[in-house]
Amino acid sequence: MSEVRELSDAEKTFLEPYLPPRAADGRKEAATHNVREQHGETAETVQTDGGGLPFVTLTYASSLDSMISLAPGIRTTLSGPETKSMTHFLRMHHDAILIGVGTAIPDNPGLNSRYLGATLDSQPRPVVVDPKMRWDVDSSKLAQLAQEGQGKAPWLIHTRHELGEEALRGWGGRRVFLPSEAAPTGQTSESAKCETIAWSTILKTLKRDGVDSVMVEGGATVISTLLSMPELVNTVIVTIAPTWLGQGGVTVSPAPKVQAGERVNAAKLQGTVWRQFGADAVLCGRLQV
Ligand SMILES: NC(=O)C1=CN([C@@H]2O[C@H](COP(=O)(O)OP(=O)(O)OC[C@H]3O[C@@H](n4cnc5c(N)ncnc54)[C@H](OP(=O)(O)O)[C@@H]3O)[C@@H](O)[C@H]2O)C=CC1
Ligand SMILES: Nc1nc(O)c(N)c(N[C@@H]2O[C@H](COP(=O)(O)O)[C@@H](O)[C@H]2O)n1
Repeated sequence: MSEVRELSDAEKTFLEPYLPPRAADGRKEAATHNVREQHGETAETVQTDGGGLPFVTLTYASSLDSMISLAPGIRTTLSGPETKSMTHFLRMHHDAILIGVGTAIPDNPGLNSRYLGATLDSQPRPVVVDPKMRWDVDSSKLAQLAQEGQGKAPWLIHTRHELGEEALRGWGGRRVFLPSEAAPTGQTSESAKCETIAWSTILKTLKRDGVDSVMVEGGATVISTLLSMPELVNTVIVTIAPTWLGQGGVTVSPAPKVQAGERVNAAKLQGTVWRQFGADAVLCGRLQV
């Protein structure tokens, strides 16, 4: 029996205002999205196609000490069965799921939707940001699921061009090569050789290639960075598990923010709603711009 159960109508109603909009033909669509009035909040319009951007959902499961895994490299289960089911429901409602290579290597995730009724067509496209080609995709679960027809073949985002833009071993994946941002002037050390791609470039490229909605699942570096970019993010859905992982874990926390020489809050959610799913709490909101 599948460990993923169907959400109740009340759970679906709770999540619905935070899902990507759908076109009338049922296709997942990014467009000017009217976020409805709910919970006393004023209706507002969130522009999701201005500048050719997809609808972006940030979602992850956190402990009470804001950690998402016990330690780097340790795959850690935080979501209970109810929030796990929610994740699979959310996956089915997005065109793509994006993770960083720091998650792909230790977690070897499936990134498909095991939600009832999910078809290959409704599966999200797995996207892994792996600038330096560190990940061995051929031996991954993503490759296996794609070969078995249980998920779409992944797209990998790189900065290096050693392999050329060929399909991945005939099972339909793609390598997408994007330019990295220039290192700050004068930096020549090894640590300065980061190959960071602008998030607007990554997201616009996905949109150009037909991805209208992206569920960003992690890990800590990716989520923490995007929390500081409210202009790129439409909704945030956080599962809060009733546990503390303890010091030494992997923490989600955006970079500190300074305004007029003073430290201010780094990111804030607005339009927040929360609901209990089993033992976990789920908090939804939008980043304050
Ligand atoms: N509880 C939860 O919901 C989740 C937990 N996790 C956990 O998170 C941890 C992983 O987090 P973390 O190590 O931070 O890894 P990430 O998955 O955030 O990947 C980070 C790496 O991705 C690449 N990357 C990220 N952004 C960019 C960019 N803009 N341009 C180019 N490359 C980029 C870099 O690769 P490079 O180093 O090659 O430059 C970077 O080091 C794991 O322990 C995993 O289990 C993950 C997802 C969900
Ligand atoms: N929502 C959520 N809750 C947790 O407790 C998690 N550990 C994660 N991790 C994310 O899900 C990926 C695993 O997916 P599969 O079950 O293998 O399809 C993992 O890589 C993280 O992105 N998420």
